[in-house]
Amino acid sequence: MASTSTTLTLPVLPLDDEVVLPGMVVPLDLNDPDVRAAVEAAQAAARGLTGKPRVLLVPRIDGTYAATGVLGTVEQVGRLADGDPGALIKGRRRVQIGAGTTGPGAALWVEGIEVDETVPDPLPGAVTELAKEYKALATSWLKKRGAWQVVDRVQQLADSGEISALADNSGYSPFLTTDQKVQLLETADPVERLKLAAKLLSDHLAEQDVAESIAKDVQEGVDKQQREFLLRRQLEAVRKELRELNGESEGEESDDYRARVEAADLPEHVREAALKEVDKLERSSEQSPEGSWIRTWLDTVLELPWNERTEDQYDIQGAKDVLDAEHAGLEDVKERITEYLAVRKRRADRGLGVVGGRRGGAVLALVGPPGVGKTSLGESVAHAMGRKFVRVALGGVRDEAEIRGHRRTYVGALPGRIVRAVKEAGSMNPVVLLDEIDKVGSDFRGDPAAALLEVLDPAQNHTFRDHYLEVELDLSDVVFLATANVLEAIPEALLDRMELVRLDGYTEDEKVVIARDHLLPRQLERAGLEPGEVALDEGALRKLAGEYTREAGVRNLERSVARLLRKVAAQSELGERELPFTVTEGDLRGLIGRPHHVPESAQDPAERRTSVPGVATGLAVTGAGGDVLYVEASLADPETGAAGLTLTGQLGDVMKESAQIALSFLRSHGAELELPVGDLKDRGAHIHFPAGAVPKDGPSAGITMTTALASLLSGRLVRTDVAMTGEVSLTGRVLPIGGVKQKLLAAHRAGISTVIIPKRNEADLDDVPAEVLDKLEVHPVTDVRQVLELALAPAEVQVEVPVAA
Ligand SMILES: Nc1ncnc2c1ncn2[C@@H]1O[C@H](COP(=O)(O)OP(=O)(O)OP(=O)(O)O)[C@@H](O)[C@H]1O
Repeated sequence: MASTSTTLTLPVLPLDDEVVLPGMVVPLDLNDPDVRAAVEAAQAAARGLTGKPRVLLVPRIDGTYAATGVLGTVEQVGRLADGDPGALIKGRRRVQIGAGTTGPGAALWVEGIEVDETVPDPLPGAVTELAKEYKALATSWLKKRGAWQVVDRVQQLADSGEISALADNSGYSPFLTTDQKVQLLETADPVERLKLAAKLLSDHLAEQDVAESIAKDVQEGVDKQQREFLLRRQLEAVRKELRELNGESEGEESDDYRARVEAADLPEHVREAALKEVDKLERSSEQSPEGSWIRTWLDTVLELPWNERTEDQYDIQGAKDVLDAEHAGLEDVKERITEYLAVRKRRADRGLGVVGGRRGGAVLALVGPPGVGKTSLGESVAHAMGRKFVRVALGGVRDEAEIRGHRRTYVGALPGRIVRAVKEAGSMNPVVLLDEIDKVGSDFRGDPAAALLEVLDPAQNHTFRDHYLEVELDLSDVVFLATANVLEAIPEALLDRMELVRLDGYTEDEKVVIARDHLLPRQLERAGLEPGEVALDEGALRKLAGEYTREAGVRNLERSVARLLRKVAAQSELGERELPFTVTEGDLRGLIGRPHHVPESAQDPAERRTSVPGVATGLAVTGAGGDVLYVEASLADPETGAAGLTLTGQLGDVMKESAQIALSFLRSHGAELELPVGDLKDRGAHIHFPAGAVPKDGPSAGITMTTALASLLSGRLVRTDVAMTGEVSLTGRVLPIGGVKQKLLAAHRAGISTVIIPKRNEADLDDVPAEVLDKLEVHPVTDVRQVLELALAPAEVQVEVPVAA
């Protein structure tokens, strides 16, 4: 153990913000007056003595001297690398600084005591371990920096157990702060000092690890971005080449969706959604299916008229004039539409918005048979309001996605029909006609009616969400109209939202006017004829409506007119006909052949369907409007035929029950009616409704079936000119039915002169056009006995009862 009491007197060499530890060799600049003074003083003191001049190296941090210094020997004086005069000084041992004293030269002299730095011998195991650990840390760090010489020295010191020198060697570490170096200097105990050095080094290494991994991540990120950027540039170049190869000019159907989205006038929520998709698109590859979905989606979004709306330009008188100009007749219907428009307009003018909240009334539904002008009335409403018109055909729609769109993940996904309609209209406030709303069905693919309900509901439709579009669409400014053939087939919930307007069909007189004023001018133009070049006189029009067609509407009438005009146009081209030409009743047969619908009463009596007992004429309402239908009854052969009741002609349950009732009534009341009902007991009855392909239902054929059976049993014919409608009860009462107007129009069309209806339907006669009532003898009845009295021909024309095979 060395003594610690050696007192030294040395010139101070201040190190400004620097620390030299024992073992380090440092070059110092002699131009620095402090350095020069200290070195010169040391030299002066050493003169005449053996040994190198000695100085005390003391760190001066921010002007304050440290408490410990290092005894340094001046190894050499000469020129430094930069040519300045300098001295090489080597640190030797720690010295505890004591009091100031005097000595030669300008230097500051102090007394100091050498610090005891002895290490235990032999080293305790823990210290050896510490040395090893330090060696490992230092080696890994030094190797990373390529400081091989230092590595050697560290290993040598560690292996030889010189832990004091080992710890001081860390004074070279560039990562240590001056404070940390001072700490090392002032830690006299070598073991503690080595611990400190090891800690500082491992902290530094850990810090460096983190820094490195961050740097690596950053670098990788930069690399990826650069790569992506480069690849994109290449891709663009390739695309451009391809476009040029294909002869497309640049910018044509520009692929730059970002620019298109930014330039488009989109509502904020749509723009955001669109830009998100653009981001995705830019990240996806050209060929990926996702890319093409996104492009289709973006095209759809960009094509929608987000901020387009037409200005409503109508006053009620003007609207009424438009409706009148485009449709003949239909006074009550046009009146209803005018009222609807008036209410809408008043509400709009007062800023109340659409007829909101109130159930029903929001949507006008036009209900009636085909060809009565429902669709074209819808179009007129759009004209009258000055709005765009689109028709959405709902016939046969069973999939909810048809209305609301397919989700985009679905292959070949499309927006629903509502979105497509708005797109087609090119404005956010068109008139949308939901055509054939009674023909939407529902199955496992969801319920389109439920989706429609949402579309029509003013409380919900300002935020309509199409599955494909995914962004909200405001439908609250759209005027929805609906059409249907059969009221009963409209889903209940939808019906609840609608204000019904019925169109029951036209009388012959009305058809004549429509044909003359609307159908003929339009068809003349289609046939390339000048107005007035071909005319149809009233007789011809009447015959066309009455005998060539038999329908509630005017669709076939329009076709017949078209056919006629084509014939005349062809004849005139062939030089066979001089124009102008007026077609008369007599010309029809030569031009378009024989009529198909000669009234029953105009047929040869033997040809009539009612020329045998057991056939009665009924009146019904079908999807095509009112119609006459014939009910046939026969008795089965007692030998071979089955007993009971056989029904054919696609009858619904209600109708079957009605047949049972007719039969039961006759069985129990036959005797009092003087009918040979005995036959009914042992022979089966068969009732058939011709036109078997058309499903039929409803109770209103009750009295017709009863009449047919009664005719069969009695052998009395049913009068050809009589048609009937009415439900029958078990006691023979005649109960009311629906569709009186349509049925009477049909009877009139078919040339019937006498109609039997239930007494309780008498009020419905008010709806029937006077010209039809004038031509018909209508008998309101309460009891089926009255029906039989009116309908059955006198007994003298009795014939033999036919027997079904
Ligand atoms: N009152 C009318 N005045 C003038 N033209 C009419 C009138 N009623 C119908 N038409 C014409 O008859 C044709 C058939 O009408 P439209 O197609 O509107 O019938 P619809 O009732 O909608 O039939 P569907 O139920 O089959 O769709 C149209 O060309 C229409 O312009």
